[in-house]
Amino acid sequence: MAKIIDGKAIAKKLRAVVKAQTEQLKQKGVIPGLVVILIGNDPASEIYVRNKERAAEKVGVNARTIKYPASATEAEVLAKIEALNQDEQVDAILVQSPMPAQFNSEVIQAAISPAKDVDGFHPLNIGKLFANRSGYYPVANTPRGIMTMLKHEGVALAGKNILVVGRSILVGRPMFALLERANATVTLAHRYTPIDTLKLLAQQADVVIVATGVVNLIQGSDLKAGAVVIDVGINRLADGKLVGDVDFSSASQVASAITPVPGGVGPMTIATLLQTTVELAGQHHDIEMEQAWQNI
Ligand SMILES: Nc1nc(=O)c2c([nH]1)NC[C@@H]1CN(c3ccc(C(=O)N[C@@H](CCC(=O)O)C(=O)O)cc3)C=[N+]21
Repeated sequence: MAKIIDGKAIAKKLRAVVKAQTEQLKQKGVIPGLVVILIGNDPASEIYVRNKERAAEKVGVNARTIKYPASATEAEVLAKIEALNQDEQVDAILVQSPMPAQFNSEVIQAAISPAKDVDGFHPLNIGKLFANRSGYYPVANTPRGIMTMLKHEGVALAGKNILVVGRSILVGRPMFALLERANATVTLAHRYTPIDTLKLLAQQADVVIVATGVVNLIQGSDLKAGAVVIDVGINRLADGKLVGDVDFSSASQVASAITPVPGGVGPMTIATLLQTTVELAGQHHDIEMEQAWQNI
């Protein structure tokens, strides 16, 4: 039976470190400011917004959400982003994905100042990540939170075979880059990976990270005994139950450790979002802070 990785508990520890950093900033008169823009209504985004507001309050980050109807125009959102780029109270800007069809997400992502790009989606920040550049720049919070979790759990990465399933800008791509940086051998599978190939790859993986939105994509019988399984999926079933992309009951019989849904990756994404917000505020005011994850 696998160890269940308690994302909620790790997120709580990370929030405590972020809170200490916020207090450090406050003593210098700086209150970290985060603005989330939500356009239309995506169920996963609504959960994110709700939980994020509660967590921000707990750690002393000034967070607000600006909501637009699904009928909003790209021009009005771009004008808002431009105003937020200029606003000195705002350290971090995030536009929730997915956006309604009339939006070009590339245009939106490039409009956010790279210095306020708390998702790490701006081409400049993505480029730095993939070029493995030194220095501080924001990196997507879900994969970064997963790295924190793996470190917290003492999962060795160097030289390991790691399978990432899903190639989104939100999770799969930056996850690939971070794991490669940690000296793992990383395979990125996606919707064009034949299912038989996917299963063969999973069988060889020491760590499997799944971020596809496909319920039960990975089963216990697909895994190598003792694998570590990170389930990034957030799927709402017809009965209202929240499940991931991994069949938890069979996978937990084979894996050595596994994240649950809910209570796994989700809370880490939120704590890491606050961590990045506080780091960006520190950058904007030239205040040095310790790396939060090193202390948990
Ligand atoms: N630009 C952008 N950045 C994102 O990071 C982003 C996004 N757009 N769009 C939506 C997805 C989804 N996402 C979630 C984060 C945490 C939970 C979360 O807190 N999950 C709890 C749910 C618990 C409950 O049921 O309330 C858990 O898994 O335990 C959910 C979803 C971030 N996303």
